[in-house]
Amino acid sequence: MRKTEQHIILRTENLSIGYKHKKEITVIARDINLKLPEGNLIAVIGVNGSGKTTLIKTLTNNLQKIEGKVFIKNIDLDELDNLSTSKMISLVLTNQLISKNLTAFELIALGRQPYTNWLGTLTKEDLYKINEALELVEISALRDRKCHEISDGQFQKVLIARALAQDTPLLILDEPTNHLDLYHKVSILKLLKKLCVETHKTILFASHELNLALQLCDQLIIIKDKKLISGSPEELINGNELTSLFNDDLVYFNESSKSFQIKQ
Ligand SMILES: Nc1ncnc2c1ncn2[C@@H]1O[C@H](COP(=O)(O)OP(=O)(O)OP(=O)(O)O)[C@@H](O)[C@H]1O
Repeated sequence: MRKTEQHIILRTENLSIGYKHKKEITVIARDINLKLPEGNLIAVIGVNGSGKTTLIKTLTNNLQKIEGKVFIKNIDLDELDNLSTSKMISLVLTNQLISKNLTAFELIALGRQPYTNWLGTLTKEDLYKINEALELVEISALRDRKCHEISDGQFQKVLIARALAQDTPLLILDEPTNHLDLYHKVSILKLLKKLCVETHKTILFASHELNLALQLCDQLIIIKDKKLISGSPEELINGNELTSLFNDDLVYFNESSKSFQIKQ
């Protein structure tokens, strides 16, 4: 299918991201013109400190942009209040302080907050969405377990289920595979890919898992030297965009295996 305008879930126009302290402005990246199509799995990659978290915070309105525009489904993010934004974008932060004393079900139910009344009473629709999320992430068996009784990988799945219960067209995750072993990293990223295919949601995640992202993602966004470059893995490989990601004294991009390798 052609990626026409109506299938773009999020786009930015000449966006600059960074930090304002009093009158001092630190620009982390500028001239950002992104288009995130429906149903795509997209990784944001870049070396430590390049600006992945800054981008995620800006796109989710948790950090004020320096310049430019962000549109969600063609609506200017500046025109959306917090409640409307939370019906459009769900955010999963790995290091967020969340009470692990909650059961998996209770934590996932928090994803329904934009829809419930102030008492948090769950309607039939809320219960349906929570159970659907448990099933999609394949953690129905963990439903009544306390979050402090489950593994890091299982907890990550609970956080993803909470984001699914929030019922938004766009999910954004900051380093969802942190602290997981290789098998569980692959398991989480394959789960994200499955969710894109089965639910047509767009999922954007920041990651250091370059070799996995190259194998699984529809698009990569590279942050380098205050600029963003995006494209499919093939487009970026063919355009030689990956070869200069790191200083080449330790790691290099091997064109034939299409992966990063240690320099011997
Ligand atoms: N609150 C802040 N005020 C000023 N500068 C900040 C602030 N938070 C982060 N920075 C700076 O912004 C830059 C980008 O940081 P960011 O956390 O977005 O990078 P990152 O790519 O997510 O890094 P990592 O891979 O290490 O998580 C860094 O130079 C960082 O020091």
